[in-house]
Amino acid sequence: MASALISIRVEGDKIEIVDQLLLPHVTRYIEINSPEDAHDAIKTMKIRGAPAIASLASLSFSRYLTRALHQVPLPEFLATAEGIRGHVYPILDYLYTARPTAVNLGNATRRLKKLLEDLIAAKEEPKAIVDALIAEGKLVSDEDLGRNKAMAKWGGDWLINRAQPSSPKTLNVLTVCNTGSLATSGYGTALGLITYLHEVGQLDKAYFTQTTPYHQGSRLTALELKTLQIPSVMICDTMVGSLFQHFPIHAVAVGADRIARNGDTANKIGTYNAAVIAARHNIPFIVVAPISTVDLDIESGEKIPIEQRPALEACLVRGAIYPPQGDKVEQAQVMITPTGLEGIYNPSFDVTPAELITAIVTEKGVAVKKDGEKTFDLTPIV
Ligand SMILES: CSC[C@H]1O[C@H](OP(=O)(O)O)[C@H](O)[C@@H]1O
Repeated sequence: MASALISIRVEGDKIEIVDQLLLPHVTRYIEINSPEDAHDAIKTMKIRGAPAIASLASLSFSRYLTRALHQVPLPEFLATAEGIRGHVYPILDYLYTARPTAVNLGNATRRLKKLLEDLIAAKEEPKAIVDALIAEGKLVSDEDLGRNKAMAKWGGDWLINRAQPSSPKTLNVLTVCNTGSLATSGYGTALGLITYLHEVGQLDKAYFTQTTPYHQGSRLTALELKTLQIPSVMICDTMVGSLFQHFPIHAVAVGADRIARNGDTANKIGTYNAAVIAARHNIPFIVVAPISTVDLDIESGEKIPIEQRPALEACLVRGAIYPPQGDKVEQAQVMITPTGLEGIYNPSFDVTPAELITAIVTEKGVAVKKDGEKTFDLTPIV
């Protein structure tokens, strides 16, 4: 199978990300030299995807501390545990302000703060504390690939067992947005499940929505599936109902940005639409996300903060001039609306009630609702 695209590249203490605003026509890696660079890249969506933004934030934090250890003279904050706490807390809090909905980012910063507090409580020396924080920041990214493959197998095997395909290469799965290697540190979440089905010879086609206005589907999922040589069909966001009426779709598999304790799930705008229509057609709706996406502090979906993206982003489309002039790719950003449009509603996410979700998959397994229940008990999978 062709090699997947890489969202974050780390060589020594050099961090680079592919600028996803330029994909699929231009692959340009940009250096991330500070937490400020990471914050900007996340906020402007040069990198996106709940796990990927948590990985980049954590890697940038580790790189910052690595560079501090090499400064001569050593920065004062490294002299005491309290100095380290006073210095790094604002950095972690700042990173978490980049985007509000994906809880992975918040879980990563809380995880690093908890490690710091545990080491202070254990009266560890400042150097040992910094070394541990550097290692943990890298681990947030390194552990992502393995858990994505675990989730893909859990969810893929669950779907195969439920669908009982009579012959190979018969399962059709719809996904929303982009949840592949560009949204994670490798293999993906919902797109990882689709990749697994392909790898075990059970997938017929991957269907995906364009996912406007950022076009994660048209630009990123299309590129990933083409790169992976997985048969796919793109549909406009408005075509989900027609697809279910006219084609045998065996499941909808989506990622998540935050899952509340009862299973209500925030994901890319348009996910709720697909869930309602899937329920109408008795098509299983599967959420695939790492445990770091579950927010047990939030009882239900009403409490999940929904990011409102800038209105202008709903008016613009990025792409390449077509037809190309020769073999030159010329990027363009096109305004599709009248200028100065007043009323624009542009939420980046919506919340799908647990009632409409058939299964939630994490790296620990698959949860389904008990008979007659409208919400999940996520205990077995967190
Ligand atoms: C595994 S990615 C999770 C999640 O992130 C995406 O949102 P965005 O592209 O705005 O970062 C989308 O909601 C994916 O499902």
